[in-house]
Amino acid sequence: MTIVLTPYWSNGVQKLKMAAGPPPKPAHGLTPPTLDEQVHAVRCMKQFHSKDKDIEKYIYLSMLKEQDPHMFYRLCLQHMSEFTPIIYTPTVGQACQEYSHNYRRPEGLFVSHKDKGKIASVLRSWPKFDEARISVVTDGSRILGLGDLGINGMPISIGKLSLYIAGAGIRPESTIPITLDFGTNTQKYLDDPLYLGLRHKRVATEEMTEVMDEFMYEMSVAFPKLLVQFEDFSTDHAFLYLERYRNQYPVFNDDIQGTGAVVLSGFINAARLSSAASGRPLNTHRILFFGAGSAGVGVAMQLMSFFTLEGMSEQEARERIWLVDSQGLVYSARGKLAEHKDYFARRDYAGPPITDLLDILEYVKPTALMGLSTMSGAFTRAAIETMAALNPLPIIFPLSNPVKLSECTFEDAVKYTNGKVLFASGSPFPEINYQGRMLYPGQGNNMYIFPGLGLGSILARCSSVSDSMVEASSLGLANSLTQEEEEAGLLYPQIERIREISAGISMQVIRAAQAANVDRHVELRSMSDPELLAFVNSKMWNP
Ligand SMILES: NC(=O)C1=CN([C@@H]2O[C@H](COP(=O)(O)OP(=O)(O)OC[C@H]3O[C@@H](n4cnc5c(N)ncnc54)[C@H](OP(=O)(O)O)[C@@H]3O)[C@@H](O)[C@H]2O)C=CC1
Ligand SMILES: CC(=O)C(=O)O
Ligand SMILES: [Mg+2]
Repeated sequence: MTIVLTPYWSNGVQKLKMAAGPPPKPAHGLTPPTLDEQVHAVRCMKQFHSKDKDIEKYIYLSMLKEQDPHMFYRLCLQHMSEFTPIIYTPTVGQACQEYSHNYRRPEGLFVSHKDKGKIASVLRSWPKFDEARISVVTDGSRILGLGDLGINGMPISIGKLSLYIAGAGIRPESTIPITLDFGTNTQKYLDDPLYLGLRHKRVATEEMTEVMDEFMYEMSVAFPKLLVQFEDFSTDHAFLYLERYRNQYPVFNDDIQGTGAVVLSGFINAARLSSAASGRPLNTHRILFFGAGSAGVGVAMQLMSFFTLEGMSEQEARERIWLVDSQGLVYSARGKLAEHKDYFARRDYAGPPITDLLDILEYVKPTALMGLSTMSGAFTRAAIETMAALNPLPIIFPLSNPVKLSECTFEDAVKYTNGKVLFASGSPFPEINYQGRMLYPGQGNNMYIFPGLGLGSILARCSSVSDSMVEASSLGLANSLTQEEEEAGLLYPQIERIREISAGISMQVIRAAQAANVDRHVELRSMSDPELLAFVNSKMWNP
């Protein structure tokens, strides 16, 4: 079907095609006589491969998705590891940076602080509002590690929702990408005549919060079955709005909770391998977070909660964790700290600030080093070698996105640890043949979590997203490795299995929602696990 959307900043009327229902059969004569779907798939891949630059591939796939969503998602599922670096990180980062220049048509909703008092009517512009089940909402203030991109953040919402559709079979017409426009503090965009957003600095938190309150309330009225995923809000607002709304509406923050869940899962599998080599029990791990923003602290909280599940006291669990920010090691004697860092600030150190990563490594002696700092190349050869000297199998996860901001490359991590590293990065790296042995990097990216967490939350019709549901998604992922994947030393399953993985995660999430009493689809309670899994699979949309 064809629907009409008018973006709030424009007087023009644009058309947006939705991927509703089965593809319409074109009337006889409107397609070439021998257009065969299988052959057309080959043709589409040929056109895709003919593009030299990744951004051109991104644009090609965006157009394919608009014109022929069934073909787009079919190819997406068949070529998941080839498509994800294009429709998602790293290329989606460039697509965001260039959004105002490459813009062709509206694909989501824009809500600005100027809509205050009339947000309800803006939301009603969405054509299929009775279908809405999941929205990825960003304010563009911290897109990947690329900083404040303002309204240019829209492609991250679109990209994540494409992965919901491909990865968990969420129906395309039930997804709503939303970008909130509160201005931008990036002067380059304010000076750019093509910039599509409001041309002023970001409004103060107080004003933003008033708009957020109205927005969240009106979302729940307009779309009563909607789950909201907050994405790429700057760290202060990420924590503020998660806490403010999490008990009121079904909402989660992907950067705090999704990242926490995916990294915990990779850590569990890495710790298992490292224990097999060193005999080291879980409660002796020492985890150093290089970067203490929403992602770093989100992962630290998830690990904490897992350690307590494994029998450690809260104090013991907290002592396993060290944070580093732009001022060095985070410790309470350093002075006033941002609220989200304070809980993990070390109380056992009161000396002068330790700012150099090598000095911090010598002091902490970590078994695991997590990078969530946006500091490209921060894990130097010396830092990686120190990790290798400290551990038989060092756990090194450079998780910053996109790939150009990764704290180290897979190649360097392999080379400087003599192939011993247990590795996961936020963006994909190619596998390596190291001394005749194929080594595979893990991709510790929340894309493994949010499709299944989202689908489970939607099917359970949960009233809120509990910590236990997030935890369940993490454990579901950790336990999803096949024997073959385990034998190959993988920390995460192959992304080609995403549908199967998401189904398993969804089932665990539904069970956790039931245990937490936040499920409203209570009929699912009486199903056995095989019945529930079959139900989840039956609800997945297939291209
Ligand atoms: N793999 C995945 O699935 C995910 C990856 N990420 C990635 O994580 C990164 C961080 O995101 P987020 O936490 O929201 O961002 P923030 O900007 O809030 O956090 C960055 C952190 O790094 C610290 N930092 C900056 N410079 C240095 C430095 N020179 N040395 C040490 N620490 C430094 C900052 O310190 P200070 O607090 O002092 O400013 C801050 O604590 C991004 O690149 C993002 O793409 C995010 C979510 C998911
Ligand atoms: C992956 C992701 O959510 C991020 O880098 O922000
Ligand atoms: Mg994010």
